Amino acid sequence: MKLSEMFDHAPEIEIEELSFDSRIKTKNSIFFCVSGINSDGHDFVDQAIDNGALCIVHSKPIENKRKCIVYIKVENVLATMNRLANKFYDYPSRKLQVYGVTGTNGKSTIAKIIRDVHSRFEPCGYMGTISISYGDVTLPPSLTTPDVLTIHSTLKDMVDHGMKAVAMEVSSHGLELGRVNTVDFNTVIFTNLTYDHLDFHGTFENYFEAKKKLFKMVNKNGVCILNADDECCRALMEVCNARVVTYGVQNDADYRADDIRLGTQHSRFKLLHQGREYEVKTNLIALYNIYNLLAAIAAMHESGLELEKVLDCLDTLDQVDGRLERIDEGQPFNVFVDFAHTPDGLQKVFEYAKLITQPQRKIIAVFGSAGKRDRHKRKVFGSVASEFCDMIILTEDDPRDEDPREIANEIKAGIVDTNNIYIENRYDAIRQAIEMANVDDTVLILGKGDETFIYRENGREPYIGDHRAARAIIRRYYLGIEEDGKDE
Ligand SMILES: CC(=O)N[C@H]1[C@@H](OP(=O)(O)OP(=O)(O)OC[C@H]2O[C@@H](n3ccc(=O)[nH]c3=O)[C@H](O)[C@@H]2O)O[C@H](CO)[C@@H](O)[C@@H]1O[C@H](C)C(=O)N[C@@H](C)C(=O)N[C@H](CCC(=O)O)C(=O)O
Ligand SMILES: Nc1ncnc2c1ncn2[C@@H]1O[C@H](COP(=O)(O)OP(=O)(O)OP(=O)(O)O)[C@@H](O)[C@H]1O
Repeated sequence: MKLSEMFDHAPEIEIEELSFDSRIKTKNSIFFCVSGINSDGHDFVDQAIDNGALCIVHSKPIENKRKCIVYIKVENVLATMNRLANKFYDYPSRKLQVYGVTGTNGKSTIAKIIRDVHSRFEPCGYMGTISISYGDVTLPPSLTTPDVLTIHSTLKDMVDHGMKAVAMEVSSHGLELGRVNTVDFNTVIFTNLTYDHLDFHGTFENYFEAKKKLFKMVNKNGVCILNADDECCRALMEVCNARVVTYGVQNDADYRADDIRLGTQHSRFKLLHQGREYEVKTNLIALYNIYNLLAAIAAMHESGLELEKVLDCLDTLDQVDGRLERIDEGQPFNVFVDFAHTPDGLQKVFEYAKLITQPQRKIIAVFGSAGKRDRHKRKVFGSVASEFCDMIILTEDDPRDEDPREIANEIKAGIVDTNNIYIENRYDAIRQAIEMANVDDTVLILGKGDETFIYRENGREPYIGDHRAARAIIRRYYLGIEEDGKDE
């Protein structure tokens, strides 16, 4: 695209790439000087030029301008980058049915359900914490909601690969840092709002304000899907310009689940919608997943998919990796790997464990809390866990450059009257939990889900993954199957 097509009075230079990171080599690019939290793109203009930039878009004065480089001063670099990324990639979100999912917990699960079911009607991509995937492309994610340029270029690639829809997770960081400002969302979904990310947002009010932005962005032709059982529902309704549709279990809602029956392999419920009753069977388990399912059903039906056909897909959903993933190697007790890493997430998983574990059997939990992230939730984790568990094994969970033992001590401060031990190595902690378990007990391995890395002092280090660790340990200790030591 010519620079003159992007800016009035700009020369007719051909622009091949857009960039906001001076460290990355580019060819004939525009470099956007974005001011960040730790540094300022304006300080890296020379490096950006050396790495291939032909045009610099800036808001602050630039000294020592070079000949042959076009400098364009704008009021707001981030807004300009959002506008141009959309244009450069030919408005990809306008060519897709775009679902945006936000809220504290459940984003990945809902987005994955939508991708899975919508794909059975027409090609649908996914962008979120677990991966970026479309067609036969699967890319590892770096962020839940990537940067502006990655979002638009990826959406374009999805269009080029024949996708007709995309399910995107939209984090509060993504909203606050303006990563999705020019994405055209058709259907936005709110899961719930509980304590999280206050290290970044400062207050719960700020956190909610960030979430609200997504609902303000959808125009009258779109639809906002809200959780009628969440306290924030009413306040969100007030900011929506688009049609509002609700889902829930306790309160009156457009899509309501009644007569819920939860098992260890399947759940069943009656879906009440517009005076009709539909019997639903699903391979998702736990009450919070009924909420996730209702949100996904409402979103897809309100976006034009036939309700009965959507419901027909729900008993064969793909397992969302590391989200209440049942580890079944034939052992005589329950083992689940889950990504719970907020107080509410933990509480919901423990409630489910309580429901499926006979009163005289034990609930054993293995978890830690991330280093260099919100410290306040550590003690709360301890108190929530001690309410439900018979044994707590504290371990590392992305300690970064904090001492994992210190983190464990902060969790321990919240534990009341529940046996607990600290085993730093996560694999050994899982082994201990599995060796300790007896018939019909429930072992919960929480916090890292399907992740196969741990952030330690020197950055991201490979890790076997809780699911693989649990399977390997069960096979070795209960079934006597050795696996070449690959698991260690
Ligand atoms: C708090 C946060 O989100 N920070 C993001 C932010 O970083 P920042 O503001 O510190 O950026 P910066 O380092 O100051 O750089 C400013 C600008 O200078 C540029 N720069 C910088 C250095 C240089 O040498 N050259 C250069 O050009 C940078 O490319 C950038 O354009 O902008 C960066 C570029 O897009 C992001 O990589 C970075 O995400 C960091 C890595 C991160 O960990 N973010 C997490 C907390 C996050 O976003 N998480 C959410 C939620 C997840 C959840 O729900 O759990 C997510 O969506 O993933
Ligand atoms: N609707 C829900 N309500 C409460 N907790 C939930 C809900 N859905 C999922 N969880 C819990 O949150 C964990 C993470 O789920 P999921 O990955 O779907 O959420 P998320 O919002 O995408 O989180 P993140 O952005 O941090 O990845 C699950 O493993 C489960 O413990």
